Amino acid sequence: MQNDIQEVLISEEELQSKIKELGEILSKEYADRNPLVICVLKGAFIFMADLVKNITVPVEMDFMAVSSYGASTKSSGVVKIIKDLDASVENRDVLIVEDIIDSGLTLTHLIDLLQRRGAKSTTVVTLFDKPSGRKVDLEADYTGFVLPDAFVVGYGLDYAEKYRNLPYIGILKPEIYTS
Ligand SMILES: O=P(O)(O)OC[C@H]1O[C@H](OP(=O)(O)OP(=O)(O)O)[C@H](O)[C@@H]1O
Ligand code: HPA
Ligand SMILES: [Mg+2]
Repeated sequence: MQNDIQEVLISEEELQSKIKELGEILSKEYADRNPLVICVLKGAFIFMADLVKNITVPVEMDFMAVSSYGASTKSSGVVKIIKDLDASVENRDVLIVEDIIDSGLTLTHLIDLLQRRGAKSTTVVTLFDKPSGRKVDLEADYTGFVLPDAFVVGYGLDYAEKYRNLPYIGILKPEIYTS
């Protein structure tokens, strides 16, 4: 698995220290509210787990699975809901936890859906942002790292369902997805 990585972009230590910072900021933002924290599966599962351990105020959690990449490095543009939320978002302050914003299509679709379902507020925290990939105008409220224009894997992010369990963020060797 490590042999398929061209370069480590962000180390495990850098990730953990940034997530601690984000947790502190969000603990202040939600000091007197009780947000519903939504994890966008699968990619965000590791970030979600580490982030909520750094949030010191009471939160509720729910999980939703969406997919638009499949076994490709380009968004299909079709955001498929694979698992819906268990809880109602009506009148709730929702915090959406994403691993990466690339084209922006996944989050645009999700925010629109949650607003139509009556969420009181929708706030987005993403660990990574790749502005070069954007196809729609969308910005997160809180961002961990801005990434260059390369397909990255690790820390929840996959290529064809692999590499999610790397504890760091790396750039995949191009021959892995062109071969
Ligand atoms: O801004 P976008 O271009 O929409 O890309 C970002 C989305 O793509 C990835 O999910 P993917 O569809 O690969 O599903 P996964 O999380 O199960 O890997 C990632 O986890 C984000 O949810
Ligand atoms: O760079 C990426 N890597 C993995 N999954 C992704 N989904 C959108 N962009 C990426
Ligand atoms: Mg994926």
